[in-house]
Formats: sequence, C-alpha cells, structure tokens
Amino acid sequence: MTEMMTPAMRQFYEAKQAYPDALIFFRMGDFYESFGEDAKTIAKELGITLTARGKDKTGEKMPLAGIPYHAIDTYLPRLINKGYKVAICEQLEDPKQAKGVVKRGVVRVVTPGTAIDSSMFSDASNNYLMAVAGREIGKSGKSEERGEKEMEFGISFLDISTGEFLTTQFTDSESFEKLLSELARMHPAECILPPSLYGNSELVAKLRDQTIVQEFAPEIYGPEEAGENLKAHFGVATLEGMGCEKLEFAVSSAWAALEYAKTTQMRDLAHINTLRTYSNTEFMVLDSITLRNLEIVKNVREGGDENSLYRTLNFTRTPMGSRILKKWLLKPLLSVENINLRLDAVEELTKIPLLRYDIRDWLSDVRDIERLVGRIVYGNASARDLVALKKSMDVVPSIRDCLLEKAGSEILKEIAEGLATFSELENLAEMIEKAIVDEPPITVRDGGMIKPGYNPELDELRDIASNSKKWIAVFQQKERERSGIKSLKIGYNKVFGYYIEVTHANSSQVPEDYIRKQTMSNAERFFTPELKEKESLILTANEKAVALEYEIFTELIQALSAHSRELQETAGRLGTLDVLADLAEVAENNNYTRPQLTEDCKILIRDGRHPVVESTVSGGFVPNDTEMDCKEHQFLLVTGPNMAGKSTYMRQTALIAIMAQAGSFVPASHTSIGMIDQVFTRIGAFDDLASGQSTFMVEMVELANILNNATPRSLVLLDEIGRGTSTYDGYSIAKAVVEFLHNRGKVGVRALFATHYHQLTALEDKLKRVKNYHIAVKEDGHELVFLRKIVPGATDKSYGIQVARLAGVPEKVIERANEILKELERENVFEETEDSENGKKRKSKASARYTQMMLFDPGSGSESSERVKGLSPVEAALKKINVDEMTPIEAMNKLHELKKLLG
Ligand SMILES: Nc1ncnc2c1ncn2[C@@H]1O[C@H](COP(=O)(O)OP(=O)(O)OP(=O)(O)O)[C@@H](O)[C@H]1O
Repeated sequence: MTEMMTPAMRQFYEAKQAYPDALIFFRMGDFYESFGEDAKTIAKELGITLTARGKDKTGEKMPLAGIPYHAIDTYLPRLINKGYKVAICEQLEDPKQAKGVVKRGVVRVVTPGTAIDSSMFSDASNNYLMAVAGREIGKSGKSEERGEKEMEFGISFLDISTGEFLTTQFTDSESFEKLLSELARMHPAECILPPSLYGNSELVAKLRDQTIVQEFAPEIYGPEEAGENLKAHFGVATLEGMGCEKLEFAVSSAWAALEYAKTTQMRDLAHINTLRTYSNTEFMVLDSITLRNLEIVKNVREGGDENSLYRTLNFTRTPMGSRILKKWLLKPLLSVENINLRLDAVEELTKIPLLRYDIRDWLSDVRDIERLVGRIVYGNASARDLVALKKSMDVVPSIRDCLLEKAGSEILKEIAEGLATFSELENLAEMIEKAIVDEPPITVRDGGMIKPGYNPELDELRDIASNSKKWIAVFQQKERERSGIKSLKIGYNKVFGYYIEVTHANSSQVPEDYIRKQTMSNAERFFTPELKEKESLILTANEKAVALEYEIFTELIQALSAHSRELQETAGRLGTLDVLADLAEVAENNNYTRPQLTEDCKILIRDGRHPVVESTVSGGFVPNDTEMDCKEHQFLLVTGPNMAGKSTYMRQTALIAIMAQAGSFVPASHTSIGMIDQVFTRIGAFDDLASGQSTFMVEMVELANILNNATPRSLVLLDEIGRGTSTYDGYSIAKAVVEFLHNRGKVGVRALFATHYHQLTALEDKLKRVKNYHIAVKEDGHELVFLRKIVPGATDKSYGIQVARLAGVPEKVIERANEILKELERENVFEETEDSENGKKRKSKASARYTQMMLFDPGSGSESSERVKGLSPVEAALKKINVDEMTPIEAMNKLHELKKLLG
C-alpha cells in the first residue's frame, strides 16, 4: 500500500515517526502542507479548508491542509499559543545543488518557549523558556515550625530570540511560593521539568495554572555533566565568572534549557553567549497576587496592559526598552546604591532636556536589534532584516558621541563607554550599506538583494541575463518576419523553458526548422536550435547570479554573526538608555520627583498620587500624605465610607515604593522610602472557582501567606480582611491579624489596613504602633461629598446607604434602609469610655449593645427578633452558642467576649 504514497508523503511520515507529538509542517514549493490526522487538527484549529490528495497507507484519499509559505508567521502562533508543538520540514540539501528528488526533513521544532518568529509575542515581552531542577531537602527553621518540607530549586529562563539567559537557585517552601513568584514575574511561555519533578502532581498543577508544562529528560542532567556542557557551549573554563559554578540546581536547569533549545532548534545557538546568575535577594519580591492586585503590568479586568503601571510609564522608543522597563517594574531593586545609580541618570536626563530629546529621537530609528541578531545567528534573517539592523546601527555613533561629550552620571557614562568598545560597528554597517539594496525582496532565494557594483562577477552575470532579454525581443521580431505569423510570440515557463508559441490556425505556416515542444488546447509550442542555445546561456546566467547573491548574503550573515555578542550588548545598552530617557520624559510630563531611598524603615510620602488613577479621574486627583515607621506609625488602620478612596490610597503607597525602588521618579512632592523587601497584598475578592476554592478560602490562603512570610522590611496592604464570612468571624480574624502583624518580631510589619469594622479603631489605644486614619467626606443634606483627603483619626460611619443611593439603588430600598438604620441607632447610646492607658475621656458612638449587635451578625433577622423578644445582648449571644461544637479555646474566647459585653 505504501507504494501509493508519493515520496513527499513518505518523508512526511518519516518526520512524523521521529516527532510523534508534533504537528508536521512540510514545505512543498510555496506552501507548507500537512497530511492525515495532523492536517485535520491544523484545519480545525486554524479554520482552514481540509482537502484531500493521493492515497494514504490504506489506499484512502489523504486529508491535506496547506498554508502559504509566506503566511507561516501568521498561522504558527495560533497553534503554538494553544500549546501545540510544531515540526518544520524543509528541503535539506543546498538548493544550488539540489537536483532530482528533493529530500526534506525536520529542520526545526517550534514549541511555545522556543518560538522565534516575531509575530508570536509582542515586542514588549520576552518569550521565555523556563527550566526547573531541584529536589526535596530536610526541614529547617520556619518551615519546620509549620511542619513543612523544604525544596531546593534551580531555575533558568532562556529567550532564544534575544539570547537572554538567566539562572538562580533558592530554597523554597513545600507550597513553592518563591518558584511561583518567579514564574509570575517572568511569565514564561513554556516550562520544562525533569521526570523527578514532573512526577510531583501538585507542582505540575500549580505551574500549569500559569504556563505550558512539558517533561524533558536530557541525557545529561546531573550538575557535573551539565556544568561541563555549559562550559563547552560558552567556551569558558569555569562557570565562576557567570556566578553559578557551585549552584548545582541552577547549573542543571540552565543546561536543561539550553539542551532543549538546541534539540528543538537543531543548531548550536552561538548567540546565547552568556548566562547571568541572579539572586532573589537582589530584588523586591512581588508575588503573583500582588502583581495582579496592583496591576503592575496587566489590568485585572481583561488582562491587557491598559491602565497598568507599566503602560502608564512606557513611552520607550525601542522594543528592547519596553522589555527592560517591564523587568525593572517586576523586579525593583533592594540596593540603595544601585537604585541611586538609575535615579542619577534619570535626573540628569530630566535636567538636560535637549540631551533627552536627541536621544529619544535617535532611538526612534532603532529596531529590535536583539531579535534581529537572533535571526541572523539562526540563519533565517532576510535582507530586509539586515537593512533594519543597519538603520539601527547608524544612530549608535551619534548617541555614543553625544553621551561621551555630555553625560555625567555613572550609568550614562558606562553606556557611552560600552558603545565605544564596539569598534567594528561602523564597518559592519557600511558593509550592509554597500551590499544590500535599500528595499530588498522578502525572500533570500530569488535574488534582487545585492546592489549593482558590489561584486563584478555578479554584475557580469546580470548583464548577460538582461541582454538576453533584449535578444529575445529581437529574435521574436525576426521569427515573425521569417514565418509571416504576426501573432507569434516567445514565452517562458519554469518547466519547459523558452518556446515559440503559435496558434493552431497558424501552425501549418511554421518554418521547417521549428521543433515541436508541446501542444496546448489552442496553440502549439516550438523551439529552434538557436533558441535552445540562448536559453541555456540565459538560464545559467540567471541561476548563477541568484546563487552568487545568496553566497554574498551568507558571507554578510557570517560576518555579522561573528559580532553577535557585541551587537547584543549594544542592544542592551540602547535598551537601558531608552528606559532611563523614558522615565525622565514621563517624570517631566507628569510632575514626578526624585525619591530618596534609605536603609531605615520609614516611609514618608508628601502629596502622593496614584500614578494610574490620577490620569483617569475627572475633576483632578487629590494628593495625600503617607507616614509610616517602626515606632509609632507602623500599622495604619484606614477607615472611611465606601468609595472614599481607601483602596486607591493604599495602592498608591505601594506603587510609589515600587516605582522608587525600580529607579523611577514618583508622583509625589517629596518621598523617602525605607527599603521594602516584599509587598504583600490582600485586596478585593477574586473567586477562584476553577480551583474549587471559595472566595473566603482564597482570601484566607492569601492571608496565610502574608502572615507566614511578611518580614519587618515588608509592606502589607490589607483591604477588608474577613469580609467574606460572617461579621462575627470576620471581625475576630481582622483583629487577630492586626495584633499578630503589630507584634511580629520586635518591630512588627509595616501595614496599611482598610476596614469597615470601626470597632478595630479602638486598637489604637491598645497597640502602640497602630494609628487610625480616615478618608474625609462631607455631608451636604442628603448628599455625600467625597473629599478624598486622608486625615488622622478614626471615623465611625460607613455612609453605605448614601453610596447605595449614588449607585442608583431604588429610592424605596434606600428609604427602608434608612428606617432600619434609625431603628438600630435608637438602641444606641452615646457613652463616655475611659481610656485606661492615658486616662483621657474618649467619645464613642458605639454602645456596648451596638457593638454586640455588630459582632453578632447585625443584619440577621433572627438577631433583631431576639431583641424584640426582650433578650439582653448577653442572653441572645448565649442562646446562639452550641457548646458541643466548641473547642475549649473557642469557649474561653467567647466567655471573654461575653464578659466584656457586661462592661
Ligand atoms: N485621591 C483621590 N482623588 C480623586 N479621586 C479619587 C481619589 N481616590 C480615589 N478616587 C476615586 O474614587 C474611586 C473609589 O476609590 P476606592 O476604590 O479607592 O474607594 P474605597 O474607599 O476603597 O471604596 P470601598 O470601600 O467601597 O472599596 C476611585 O475609583 C477613584 O476614581
């Protein structure tokens, strides 16, 4: 049966056998075709027509799906993004020599993490492949207290299109917090795991929530062999210079990533010429929850970057700049010195606007050099890519010279000096300029790329070919006259070459020396010995010219490849410069100021604004101050009506700190930030129904993470803890959380806590570092005026009903709600309570009874019916208790609370 298959189909099945888990794309002339089951999948996923051709192994017609060769960039991402692996089959021999049966084979396997086609990812993102290595280690420290095992992980991230390669190693908890935090920050398209970790279903499930996970078992995964292989790849004697010589899991993961990339790409990836080891302790930790809650790079609603901090700050001119800016925001620094280096450069660029304008102007001409170099090294660059690279290189001398002359800050000087070390830059640019035409064709196999005058041999061949065209025209005229057939014409096609075409009606008139070549439906085609001779001359000249052009182009590619490291470094320097100039531009346009960074634990922000909200609110943003320290203002309890601006205020504090530590100016008139090692957030309710967790469960899981991991250097934002359960439980949890964070370690944790549990504000009197603040509003008749101003002290009103009216809740409901509220307030008596600590009298609206009602589920009908029946609060509460279901501790707590109610 297999005899029925064409040679192409046979080769297709050979490829399929070698790559059973990949969809095969098989190059046939101007198309990529796929057969059989692969064709069905491709047609379904891409919504293209499924046709049939030839016979398959069983003699049936073979399903076929095809896409035009030049459209692969459009279609491939749609499959890759769905997690498919694709194997690309191309002609294997050098086309110059290829004669007879064309041998095709797999030249590249494309997986999500190894895609290099630019259309697969936005310019602003890296396309990372992540590799993990690691194992369980014994329990220690905090994890032992919690009865958890610890894991030691090495992880690496490789972007094969830009050549960026990073690795790190760290100890993690059993719930993989750090690993998942890195995953959230780097957002890899694919993650590979060795069999030992792939067997850990919990790990795989958590990774799969965020990326595509594959098992990959390179033959050599041990640290020693992996290290040797990495050294061989980089051509170095030790990995010490890259910082990972002794980090066995980092090394193993780095080799796994590189090996996977080499195996799929089937080339040695020389442009991946260095590995950078980083440490988690270099950067502020922003876990996935915080990244989401603060909308650092994506918005919560649609997941796009609109209204994210990144979008607000990103006016970079180059794709490298966008990518670096994103990295800076995802990884704010922890070293005051390094942050100041960035800030010095930003400040300089704000102070010398002309320098900034010039730089940004020049940078507008710079294309994605990192990816262009990737394509060059890959051998799949087009002549257009070289022109783009040349245009990008053209501006470098101007930038370099201008910076050498004017730059004073350290980073700008370093950039200038770094650019100056690339001595071959101008020669390489000139080489491209001389060789390649200004607007070359898309393909590199059909000629037309090399400028006339660049190569004498090429000029000569082209001459022959073009003179021959004139010869053909003369020949046609001569033959028309000789035969007397006016409609006689000379034609050409790829299969038959040149021919003389005459209609059937005239075919009897042809001269005797015409030799029949082909009969068409309405014409006859002939040739003569003279035409045959000229044909071979023309065709060889053309063929030779195209081949020579390709050869010249390949030489250029090789010359550029030899400088791939310098080109990548240049790209990195231009990208960094772009970010610095961008931050300066944004700072100038938005009235940002330079923050101070300190090693103490103070946070002082004067007239702070939310960088994103300030550009979207109508009527102007009201700036606010923040003052935190570890002495008196360590835990700020923020109260205020719904919609007052509590969340905005808390978020702006965190965002200003993140911007400052990333090296950006900030939206405030004065800022001083004591280094923050991690921002934790528990904001809003995001259902995680997919994972089977309730809203409250999600809230508690996030809270547990904060309580277990926040350090005195952390900043914690808590918005409405305990909202997802009954008031009683919620209040208890909220209060316990304040106490816990306040007392954590010796100094506690810096935290902002927005709450509607007004009873919590009494904690200010008991816990010395808790301070009350509220966001002021003004009542104007029925109207509620939001002043948006944070002021010291607590508030005791929620104004929930007024806000409900503003939101358009029907007036009937609002009236009834007001009646119920008044009824509740009638029960309420003003009382003077003694502040035991300082002996001052404090007025509190909350009577014991009111407080009790809040604690014991104020909204419930049963509560008010108990009241109507005339039970005292303590009696009502006692009635509700089910002693059989209580633990001794719960019973003790309850008793304690009941006693307090008695006063
Ligand atoms: N300082 C400010 N200046 C101007 N407008 C502000 C300011 N702060 C907040 N706003 C506006 O008020 C809206 C509500 O703010 P926010 O969500 O922070 O209120 P909230 O007090 O947290 O509300 P809730 O308690 O209902 O969650 C914001 O979307 C923003 O438009």
